Amino acid sequence: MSADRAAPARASSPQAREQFEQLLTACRGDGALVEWPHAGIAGGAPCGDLVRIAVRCAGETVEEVGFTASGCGAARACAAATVELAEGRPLLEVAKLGASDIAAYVGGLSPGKWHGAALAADALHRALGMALAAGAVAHPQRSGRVVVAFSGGVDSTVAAYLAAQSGKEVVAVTLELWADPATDPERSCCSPRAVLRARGLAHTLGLPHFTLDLRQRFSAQVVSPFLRLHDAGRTPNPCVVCNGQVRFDALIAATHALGAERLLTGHYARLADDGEGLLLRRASDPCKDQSYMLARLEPALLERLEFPLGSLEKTQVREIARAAALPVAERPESQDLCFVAGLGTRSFLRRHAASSLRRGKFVTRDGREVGEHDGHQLYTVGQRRGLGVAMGYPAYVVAKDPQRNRVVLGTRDELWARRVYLDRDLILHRAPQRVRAVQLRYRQRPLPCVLVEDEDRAWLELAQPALAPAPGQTACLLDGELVVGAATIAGWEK
Ligand SMILES: Nc1ncnc2c1ncn2[C@@H]1O[C@H](COP(=O)(O)OP(=O)(O)OP(=O)(O)O)[C@@H](O)[C@H]1O
Repeated sequence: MSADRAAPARASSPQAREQFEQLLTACRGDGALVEWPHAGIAGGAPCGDLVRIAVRCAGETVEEVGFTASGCGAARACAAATVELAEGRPLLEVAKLGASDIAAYVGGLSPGKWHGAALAADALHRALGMALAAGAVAHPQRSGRVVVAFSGGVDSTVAAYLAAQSGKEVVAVTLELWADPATDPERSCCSPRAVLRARGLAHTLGLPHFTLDLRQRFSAQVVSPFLRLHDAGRTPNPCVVCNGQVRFDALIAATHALGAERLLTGHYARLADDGEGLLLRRASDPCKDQSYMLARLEPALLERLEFPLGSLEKTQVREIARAAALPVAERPESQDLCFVAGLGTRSFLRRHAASSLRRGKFVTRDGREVGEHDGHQLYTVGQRRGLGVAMGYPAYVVAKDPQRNRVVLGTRDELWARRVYLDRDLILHRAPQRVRAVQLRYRQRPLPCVLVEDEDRAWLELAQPALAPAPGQTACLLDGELVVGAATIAGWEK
């Protein structure tokens, strides 16, 4: 199989033209499975060509494939070719098919017609992803088969490479979570463009690839709460929620359906058994540690997970990628939340929550008005930059009052917390006495603490003060390097 990104073949020979014409006239599968639910659609208004490919899977096989296609002849011929290439074949072989395979089958395509093959491949892969997500695929468990959560960045690519090098049979799965034209497609790991890039890369590496379209779930369970929590004056951690409630559930279900033993990701985290069972453990590289982002994973899931990069440093990961000539070796790090990539949180809120942003007052603790802002949602506790208010001293956001749309400014000294209150969403995987430290923000050093609970609430007594814990952020509860629980920060006092 060749990659989607290979140079377009040219239709030149008489044989190629004959193959193309035959596909156009014979068209096995044309109009078949019209009502079938696992149908992917690609193309549409912007290009005028529309390809719909439907699949009926049974067990490990793509039993039947149907299509409808409108627009240019190439789109139709490529859709028909997809039926010929996929029908009756093992699902994991079909998952390796790319546009170049389809283009080759029709006898080659000129660059202007390559589009038809790309649409057919995309529609096919959307259909396969739907069948997988709907539970229409069932492989018996195969020893040595693993699924890699494949964003197409350097980390997940190296995770896949290491697994393949150690003799594992690797299946790549990419999640499509968000489609907003304003998001930078180069920097987002989960946009439609990122999915195409990841699929092309997986095929280049010879891996079967599946796309799970979780856009609706992501919007309902991650983005909507993200906006609501900002309205409520909080600074949420959508990645923690996404990992805990969306990503890993879907990926583990796919792992099971594809007959894989384990799900591997490129997260920098480790697993450890403390005698009571598996827990997450911080990565050996403290600068890259991502256990905080995984703090809400159910311990029961951990048995099916592996983090091949947990004991490596990022520089080592890049070295491995370079030595293996992986085409992503120099790909830059993703910095932002995936759905605000290239926009930043403030612009994202301006774009998606404009109606709830209203002008309001900056005030001091004693209620003195010192300036105006564009909406309390755009500020976070501990923020210093971008306030646009001259106070005569370095001013920080020390609190927010969402009801009155006020942002309270003060000095850095006012931001030191000794007691951090937790929401009722506290989860503990071990006895409360095992909570010995807390990480209050991603990329922040853990601080020693004890967990205290009474009938009404729970809080952390910190052994040393923390600067600006933001309500809404996750408190990742630690015993040494082990994650023993998590909660959302409700508030704090000195
Ligand atoms: N859209 C996605 N589909 C599938 N898996 C994903 C996706 N986004 C992230 N992941 C998985 O989560 C891991 C950590 O994601 P994170 O957003 O931190 O990206 P990253 O550190 O830039 O990793 P990478 O270099 O692999 O993109 C990735 O290595 C990958 O295994």
